[in-house]
Amino acid sequence: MTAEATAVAVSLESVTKDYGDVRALDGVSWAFPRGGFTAVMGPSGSGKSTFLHCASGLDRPSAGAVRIGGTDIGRLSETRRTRLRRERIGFVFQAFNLIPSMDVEQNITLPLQLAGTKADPGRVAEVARRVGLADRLRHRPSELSGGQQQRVALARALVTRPEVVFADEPTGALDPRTARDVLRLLREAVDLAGQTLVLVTHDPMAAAWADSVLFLSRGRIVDEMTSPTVQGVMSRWESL
Ligand SMILES: Nc1ncnc2c1ncn2[C@@H]1O[C@H](COP(=O)(O)OP(=O)(O)OP(=O)(O)O)[C@@H](O)[C@H]1O
Repeated sequence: MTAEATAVAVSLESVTKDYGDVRALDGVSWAFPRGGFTAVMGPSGSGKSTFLHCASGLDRPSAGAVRIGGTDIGRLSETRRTRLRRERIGFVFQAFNLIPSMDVEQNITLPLQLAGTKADPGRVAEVARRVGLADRLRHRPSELSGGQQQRVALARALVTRPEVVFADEPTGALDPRTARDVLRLLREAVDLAGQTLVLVTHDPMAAAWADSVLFLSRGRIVDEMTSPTVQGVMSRWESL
């Protein structure tokens, strides 16, 4: 692998995604630096979710290439693409996607089970402690608050120490304090564990935790802001 490939966690090259005659992404190119925290913002319908789904290998672009850790995922079979996702990528979505019949510990360790790996009890305990759920491991999702459920989803995304974590509005449904806790944990995944984070958000406060913010409009990246501030992001957002 070249030095450039190892410094880049995920790259998109001229990625286009069409849904029928709707062009959701229009020739997007970007390289996400390894160990960086990037927020993606844009108006409703600008293509943020499509961008996240293509960059994470959940969906295939109509044209262009996506590389994760140097591997062109468009060239992988469905099975190998699924395996790469399980082994190297974590997902945190607003809708949590927790399994209602499983308790917190089972939900957290699900990615390990899917990958056929045994859960290291120490690691599970550490992740549960970090997200503040060490005393809730035997509870079902329905017995938890929305913020606690989101933290289970976060623990599940971090337990395998994935190289890249993709988060889609993970704080959208949370009160400001819980949202701050979740963002702090995501920031720590980058600063302490060197993971790469891509966060889609509408919230300038959330975006200000990132190293850089990408602004999408009509399926294109129209701007990047490094070292963002809440005020700076809000001003740029208003002019989109
Ligand atoms: N499965 C689909 N079938 C048809 N059109 C789609 C599909 N998914 C997305 N689109 C269209 O693609 C465009 C981009 O949608 P996308 O969901 O990526 O935007 P977004 O920026 O995430 O929006 P929001 O902030 O409202 O969630 C929109 O015009 C949307 O209607």
